[in-house]
Amino acid sequence: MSKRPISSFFTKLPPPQKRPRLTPPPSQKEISSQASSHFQKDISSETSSHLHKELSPEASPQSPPSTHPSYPHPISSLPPTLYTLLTTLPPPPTRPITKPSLNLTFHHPFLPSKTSKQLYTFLRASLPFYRVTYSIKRDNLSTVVNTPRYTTVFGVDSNSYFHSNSSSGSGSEGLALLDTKSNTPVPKERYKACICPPRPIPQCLEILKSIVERETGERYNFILVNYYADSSDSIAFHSDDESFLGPNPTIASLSLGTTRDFLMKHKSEKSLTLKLSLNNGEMVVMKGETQRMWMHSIPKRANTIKGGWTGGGRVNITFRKGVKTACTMNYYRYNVGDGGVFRWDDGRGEMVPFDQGSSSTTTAAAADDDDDYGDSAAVKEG
Ligand SMILES: O=C(O)CCC(=O)C(=O)O
Ligand SMILES: [Fe+2]
Repeated sequence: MSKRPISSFFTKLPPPQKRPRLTPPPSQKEISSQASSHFQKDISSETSSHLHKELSPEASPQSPPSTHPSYPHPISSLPPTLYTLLTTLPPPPTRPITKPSLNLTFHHPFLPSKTSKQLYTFLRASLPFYRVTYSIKRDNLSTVVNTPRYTTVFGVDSNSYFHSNSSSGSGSEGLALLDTKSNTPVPKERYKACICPPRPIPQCLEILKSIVERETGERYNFILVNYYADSSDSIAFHSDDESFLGPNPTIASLSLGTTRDFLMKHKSEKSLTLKLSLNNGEMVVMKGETQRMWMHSIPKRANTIKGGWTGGGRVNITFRKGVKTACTMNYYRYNVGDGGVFRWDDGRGEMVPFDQGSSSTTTAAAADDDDDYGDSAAVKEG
């Protein structure tokens, strides 16, 4: 498989030997200000030249961690080796899957195994994760649902964007949330109902987003990350068809770590089903009427996989574009929630509460560990 320089993602570049000496990997501040412009106007050429300059595949020093008042802790930037691997990708094999009303592309793999392995280990260790609980009302009875996986989310809907405010010093502390139309600070009321302030996408995920955007020809403003700790973690049958994603949304979904089954079923035609085995580094891209007509899930597995380099876990990263403020409320509610933060503990080989003083392990008496999905106000169940 031939190596694909990052330049091929963005614009045609002169041959590598003629390329100017590089700059370090982009900091979160640089990327966020660039990303913010996506939602003001179509600046693909501007974006290309920016990334051109910044996403150079040569060796470079470690960028400082991404920090922001909305983060529970600083988030490491990509280590130079991983940055280099991600910026010299081979072209991904692509397999369209044809079924009625299904628009699905399967990249197997999207990232080479060494790159995926490093990215899995890095993201699991670097991101803040949550084990969200929430209440639903059924037959006038309030039930508490425990989300059966770890989750986290970054981004904001297209009414707002993060912009680097050079007057507030260096680093991402200076990222301000601006209104897309007026380019002035977002009124406080806009996200008042949000469980936490919207979070800018950290450098490590922003680089990944640029690569996925180029490959899929779409723009995204949200990154949702799932961590399935073991075979009993899952996501129930659902479709990502909320109106806050607009009609016919594109969802790109990258798998890292342990192989898990991805099941799909048509909403009305029971005989139409699909089962894909999602391996380390593979990506499915769902487009068009797929969300309207089909549902998908990652079921629990009967057999437990432990040990090995994955420790039995799986990281899933989905890239989406939210067009309404309701999207921001919903995604933070169901992927951050109001419990405590978890972080990977390498010594123990598991997620542990980041702040021991937090209420992260509190679960309600009526705990229901069954299938659930919190992507919409009305919870869908499998
Ligand atoms: O883990 C996966 O592959 C699917 C995740 C998913 O469907 C979602 O987050 O909406
Ligand atoms: Fe989904």
